[in-house]
Amino acid sequence: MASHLKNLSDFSHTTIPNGADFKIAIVVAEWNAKITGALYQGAYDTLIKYGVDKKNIISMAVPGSFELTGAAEILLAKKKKLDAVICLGCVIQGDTKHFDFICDAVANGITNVGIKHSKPVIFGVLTTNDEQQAIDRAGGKHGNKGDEAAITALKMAHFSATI
Ligand SMILES: Nc1c(NC[C@H](O)[C@H](O)[C@H](O)CO)[nH]c(=O)[nH]c1=O
Ligand SMILES: CC(=O)[C@@H](O)COP(=O)(O)O
Repeated sequence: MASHLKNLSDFSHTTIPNGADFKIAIVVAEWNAKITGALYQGAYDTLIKYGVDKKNIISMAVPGSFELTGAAEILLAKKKKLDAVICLGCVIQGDTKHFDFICDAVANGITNVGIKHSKPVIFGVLTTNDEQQAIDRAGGKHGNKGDEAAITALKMAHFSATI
């Protein structure tokens, strides 16, 4: 379902696992910081809302979305107790094909890191045509993809812990 047909922050229709036992990292890209800061706040607040202790939330910043993959790999390689890694970024189409390369690299990279470590690595990266679309999905009229990423992390951490 397209984001404009749903609210990225509305989870009233689903059961959210309690996060009291989970340790979760949030990696946030600094490019488009106004947007990614809103994504981060949404993700952080959502984890707290559903019981994750603030001492069990590890927050890290990287220069851009392209670096999210490497940060997830480093975190999972060095911190064995992580239950999930949330990757947050905002890639906005510019005048060149750079957008395509970053989006493909991050999507594929994050997927591969999660598979390598058998850990949930959540793709909380906005890939938009313009800044307004990003604003709309970072606490605007379509909700906050940071909220969605945090809920996904809780559900996947629960999935991983119960199978
Ligand atoms: N244009 C955007 C970037 N570009 C920077 C790259 O992510 C990367 O940091 C650089 O290529 C050095 O490796 N990053 C975003 O997150 N969003 C953009 O719109
Ligand atoms: C996604 C990007 O890297 C992009 O914002 C950079 O802009 P440009 O393609 O005009 O160099």
